[in-house]
Amino acid sequence: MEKLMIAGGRPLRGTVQISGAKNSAIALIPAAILSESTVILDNLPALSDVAIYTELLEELGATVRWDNDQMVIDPSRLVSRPMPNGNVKKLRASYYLMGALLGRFGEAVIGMPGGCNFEPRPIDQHIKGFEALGAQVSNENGALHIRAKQLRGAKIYLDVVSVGATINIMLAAARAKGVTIIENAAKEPEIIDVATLLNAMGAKIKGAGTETVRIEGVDGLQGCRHSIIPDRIQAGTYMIAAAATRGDVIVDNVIPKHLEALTAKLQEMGVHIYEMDESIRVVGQPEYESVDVKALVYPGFATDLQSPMSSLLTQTRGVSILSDYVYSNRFKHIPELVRMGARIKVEGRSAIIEGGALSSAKVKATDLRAGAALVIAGLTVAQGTTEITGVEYIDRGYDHLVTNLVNLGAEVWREKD
Ligand SMILES: CC(=O)N[C@H]1[C@@H](OP(=O)(O)OP(=O)(O)OC[C@H]2O[C@@H](n3ccc(=O)[nH]c3=O)[C@H](O)[C@@H]2O)O[C@H](CO)[C@@H](O)[C@@H]1O
Ligand SMILES: C=C(OP(=O)(O)O)C(=O)O
Repeated sequence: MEKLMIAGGRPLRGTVQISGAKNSAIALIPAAILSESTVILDNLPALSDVAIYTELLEELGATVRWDNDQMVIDPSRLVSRPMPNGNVKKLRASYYLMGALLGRFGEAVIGMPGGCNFEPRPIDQHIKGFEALGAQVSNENGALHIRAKQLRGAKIYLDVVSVGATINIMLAAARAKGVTIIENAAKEPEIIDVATLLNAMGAKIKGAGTETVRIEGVDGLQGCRHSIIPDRIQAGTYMIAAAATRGDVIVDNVIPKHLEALTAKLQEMGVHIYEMDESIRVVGQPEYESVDVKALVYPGFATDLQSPMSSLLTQTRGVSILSDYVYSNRFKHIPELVRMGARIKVEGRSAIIEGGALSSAKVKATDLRAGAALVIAGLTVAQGTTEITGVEYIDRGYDHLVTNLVNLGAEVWREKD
C-alpha cells in the first residue's frame, strides 16, 4: 500500500492536460460488447477502474489490447458467462455488464456491484427497466439473474433521475425489438457519449442528454472507433485546486460547457475564470466570499465535485453551506478535514463550513472524491507534510495525479505506507 505525501503552501501554476472521462470509459467499455466486431476507444484514461474492466471483458472471452490511451476490444468470441464474484465486486460500473450482456445474449448473471462505498447505491431503477423490456430478474445468493426470451421496447418512467439506470436501459434496449422511451432520464454528458458510441455502432438512439431518450432497437451492431469525452470531474478538481492554492492554471482539453455550474460558483466566490474553446484558465485570488452550493443532477453542480469543493470552501472568509441532493450522506471526508483543523459541521444533507486555515495531519481517503478533497486541502497547508492513505481510491479516478501536480509546481510524492 502507498500513501500520498504533500508539502503544501505553493500556488499551482502552469497547464494540466485532462484525460478521457472515467465515468464515460466505464460505460463505453461494456457498451462495446454489444457489437460482434472490433471497437476502438481513444482518449482512454489510465485508471485502475479501466484495468479492472479490461479483466472483466477478458474473463468473458473478449480480446482486449490497451496501449497508452487507446483500447481495442474484439468481442466476437465473448460469451455470457456467470460473473457472481471477483472483479464485478470491485467497481460500481460492473452493473453495465447487465444491460450489455442482456442486450447481446438475452441473459446475464452478475454479482451485485461494488465501488466507492459512501452510501447505499440502489439499482432498483435498472431492474425496473430490464423488467419493462420483458426480462425476468431474480436475486440468487447476491447475484442478479436476468433473462429474456425476447427483449421488447417499452416506455419506462424513472422514479429517480439516474445516470446508471439511463445508460443500462439504453444498452439493453439498443438490441430490443421495437421502440423504448426512457422518461425522466439523466442528462449527463457521459450519457451522450455512450449514445454516440452506440449510434456509431449502428444503434438508433435519439434524445440522449435530454429527459426523454428514444431507442429504436436494431438486430445487430458492428465495430467502430470512438474518442472519449474529457473528464469533467478531473478538470473540475484541478480548477478547484488552482483556486484553493491561489494559483494560475490552464486546464486544457476540456469542454467548458460541461463545467458551467462549477465555473459559475467559482466566479461567485471571486475566482477569476477565462474560458477558451477547449481550455479554462483559473486565476486564484487572495480572498474569497463564502457561497452556498447544492449538488444536483446535471446540469447542476456535480456530486462528484462536492467533496473537492468542501476543501476550497474552508478558504473563504465566511460560512458556506454545501448540500448534496444526489447522495445525502456523501460526507466521509469531513471528519478528515476536521482532523486538519477545518471548522465543519454536518447537518442532514448539508455541511456547514466556516472559513479558516488548515494544518497538516495524517488523514485517510475513504472514497475517490474524498481523496481528492484531502489532496486539495493538503495543497493549501503551508507548514508540515500532509499524509494521505487510501491512495488506491484516488487511483480509481485520477491518472498521473502526482506528475500533473508536480508539473504545476506542487511538492507531492508517493511513499510506501
Ligand atoms: C445524477 C448523478 O449526479 N449521478 C451521479 C452518480 O451516478 P450513479 O450512476 O452512481 O448514480 P445514479 O445517477 O444512478 O443515482 C442518482 C440517485 O438516484 C438513486 N438511485 C439510483 C439508481 C437506482 O436504481 N435507484 C436509486 O434510487 C441513487 O441512490 C442516487 O441518489 O454518481 C456518479 C459517481 O459518483 C456520478 O458520476 C454521477 O454523476
Ligand atoms: C464514486 C465515483 O465513482 P463510482 O460511481 O464509479 O464508484 C465517482 O466517480 O466519484
